[in-house]
Amino acid sequence: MATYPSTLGAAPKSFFLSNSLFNISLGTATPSRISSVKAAGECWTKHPAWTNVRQERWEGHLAVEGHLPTWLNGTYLRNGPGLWEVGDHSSHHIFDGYATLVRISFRRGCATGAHRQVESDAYKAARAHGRPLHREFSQLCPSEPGTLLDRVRDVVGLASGTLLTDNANVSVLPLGDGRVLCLTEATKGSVLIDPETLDTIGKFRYADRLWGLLQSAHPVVTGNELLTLLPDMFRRGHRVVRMAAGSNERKMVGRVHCRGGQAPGWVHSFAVTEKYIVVPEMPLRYSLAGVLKSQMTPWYLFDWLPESGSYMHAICRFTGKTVASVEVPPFMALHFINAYEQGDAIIADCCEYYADPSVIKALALRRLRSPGMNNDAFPDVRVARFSIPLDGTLMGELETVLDPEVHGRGVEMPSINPAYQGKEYRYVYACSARRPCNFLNCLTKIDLGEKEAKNWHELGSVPSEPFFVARPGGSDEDDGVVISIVSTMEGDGYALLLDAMTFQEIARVRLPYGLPYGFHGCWIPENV
Ligand SMILES: CC(=O)/C=C/C=C(C)/C=C/C1=C(C)CCCC1(C)C
Ligand SMILES: CC(/C=C/C=O)=C\C=C\C=O
Ligand SMILES: [Fe+2]
Repeated sequence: MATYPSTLGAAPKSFFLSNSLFNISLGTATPSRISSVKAAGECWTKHPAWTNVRQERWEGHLAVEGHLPTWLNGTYLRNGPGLWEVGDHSSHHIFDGYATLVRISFRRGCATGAHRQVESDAYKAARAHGRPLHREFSQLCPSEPGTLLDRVRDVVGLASGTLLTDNANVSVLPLGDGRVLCLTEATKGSVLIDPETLDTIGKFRYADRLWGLLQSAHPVVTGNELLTLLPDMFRRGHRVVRMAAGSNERKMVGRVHCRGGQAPGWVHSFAVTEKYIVVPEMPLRYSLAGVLKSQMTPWYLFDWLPESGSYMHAICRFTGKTVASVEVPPFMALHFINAYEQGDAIIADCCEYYADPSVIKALALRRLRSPGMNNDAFPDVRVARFSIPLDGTLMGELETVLDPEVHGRGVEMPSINPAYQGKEYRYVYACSARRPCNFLNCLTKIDLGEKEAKNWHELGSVPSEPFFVARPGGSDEDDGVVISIVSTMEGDGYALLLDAMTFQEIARVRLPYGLPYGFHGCWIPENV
């Protein structure tokens, strides 16, 4: 890869990571093909999707292959982990990586782009000390093995939150008031960024007294407010809160009581309908010892307790009252797709792992970097539909929506047309699978009405969340494009644009090199 003289001011102290010099550069993206064909195993081991980002930051013009729609004017942002090795330290899990933001801006058929590390305290401390000093998803004990006093200090630091990470590597979202927030599941990991320069502006300070170490990293942002959940470790439930656009103050909507086990179920995401907030309670529950002390369970910070039951709760967005709390068949889901009201029930769709939490183990870096893709280690996952009765019935239902073979028994990182959030809808865009695979390697458009799917796949490529952007003024649900950032086995990277209706490729916007796998993106239309 060519590097360019920096025009962005003084470079930060350079340091070596994975044999690459971390520096800043500015330039024009050109493909960096590896000419010699390596053995497939070696390429998966070194795939950019789980290899450290090459540089601290880059920005420049991007070459376009194909044609960008002239109506596509705005900025696509994506957040996710991008740096797992610091000094001699290697992270264990994909969720541990320090946040890398990516920006692709579209204007009248042209594109520019950038990537940059989020300057969290955890990232800056790790850089300064050559090892992590904060506790990440799979890394509990920040001290080097030491005295009893060190250990006591760690336990106090974790319980009080001072040693918890603020590495905001899960999502990025516009608050609807010009501010853009990056999030992780620690409340202190709420970081404001500049969507153009990708500068870290600083911590987002909540101006309220809703104390709590944890939050959902997947708030639901509507036109005028943000809805989110704050897990309550001690009273076994979740506080449901809202924050109006333009405000820093969260206000209580209501409280959901979890019904099983000793601790609330892990909620990575939840769904809302027009009237209700739907809160899942799965048997993968927070481990009090895992979160608050230096102790790891076989499931990282969680316990898998199928005998503690699975439940779905719904509370009214306006009164805060729990309107349903029903037992459902056992389930394991990280991402809810959408929910809506239908007659006397709530329908809630999710990507469901057949009540098996092993996906979190499948995302350990050692597994992803293992040479064989042929052992098909990514667990089966389906589109599953909950029916939550609102008439007082005690049990809810869970069914598979369509034959999972049509999307390769893989469906994750879903997106929909945001105009259909909370409403009956037909199309889901998601990562899917061409088996055998150890990680999702396809994109899919699922038609929930016809129960069929269209897939996009290229051998050796890892595409991230396919994000739907609607054509302004379009009336069909699938009138728009889908944007996904793809990293290839050869080390290349590009933003792929698919026509959301036909799921055919319309353009590739070339990045200077393949980027690490990102989790969630957002769209900021121009002039808004
Ligand atoms: C990306 C994804 O699916 C989930 C990521 C979850 C993370 C990074 C969660 C991290 C944490 C907890 C679950 C509890 C303790 C705090 C913290 C390490 C942020
Ligand atoms: C489950 C997951 C990331 C969750 C983050 O929000 C990623 C799975 C990717 C599989 O290919
Ligand atoms: Fe997520």
